[in-house]
Amino acid sequence: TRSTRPQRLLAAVQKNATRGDPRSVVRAIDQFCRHKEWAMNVGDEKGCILDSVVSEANPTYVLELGTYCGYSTVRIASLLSPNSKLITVEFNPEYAKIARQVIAWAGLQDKIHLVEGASGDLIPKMQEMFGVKTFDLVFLDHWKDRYLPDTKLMEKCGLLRKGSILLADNVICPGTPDYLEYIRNSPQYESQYFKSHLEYTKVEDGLEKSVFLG
Ligand SMILES: O=C(NCCCCCn1ccc2cnccc21)c1cc(-c2ccc(F)cc2)cc(O)c1O
Ligand SMILES: [Mg+2]
Repeated sequence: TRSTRPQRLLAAVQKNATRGDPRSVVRAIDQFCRHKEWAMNVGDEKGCILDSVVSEANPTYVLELGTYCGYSTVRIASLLSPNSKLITVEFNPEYAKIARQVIAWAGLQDKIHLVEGASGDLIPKMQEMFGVKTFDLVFLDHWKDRYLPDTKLMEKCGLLRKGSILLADNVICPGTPDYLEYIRNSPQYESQYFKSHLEYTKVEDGLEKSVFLG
């Protein structure tokens, strides 16, 4: 049967990237998505904004909601200090299977925990499963109608501390209106919008960075 797009993306990584070289993995995926087949990775333009937020935060514990093929997982993990950990949540087992191989090709499997399931079920279990107290950085890139409920859930579970950073992809396209409304009007967050474009296109999109004030 015909291969899937994530399988073709993985093949492009294995063909064009160097094992153990995360930047070459990122480059191979961007080349594939720009010249062969579009895919919903955060991409190179928004990826540079992601890199700067991660580098500035220098987080010890990172949570990513929405792994897909592992593009942003590899981008983030390649910037983390030696003893830091990235926990990434993926709902779709097929995507998770591909992401594990992309992560392994990049040589970053020791920094990354990929866990399969729904964010609503897993967020309340983060402390017991991973011994995490709070997350220093959360990258939201999963179902757009889950950004708001999951943010409230993380608050309720005590997973955010004063200074924790939420970085949300796709706040314009596909859009997360209820999340934006909440986070921009909440006295508990200081938010900043980074205008950019939908990955590999000229369509407007952006990242919303919000600092939890406690
Ligand atoms: O839908 C998007 N991402 C989410 C994919 C599914 C996530 C499922 N999932 C993963 C973890 C997890 C945990 N709990 C519950 C569910 C969970 C997305 C879409 C577009 C896009 C598509 C078409 C178009 F025309 C324009 C834009 C662009 C993006 O950058 C995106 O990120
Ligand atoms: Mg996205």
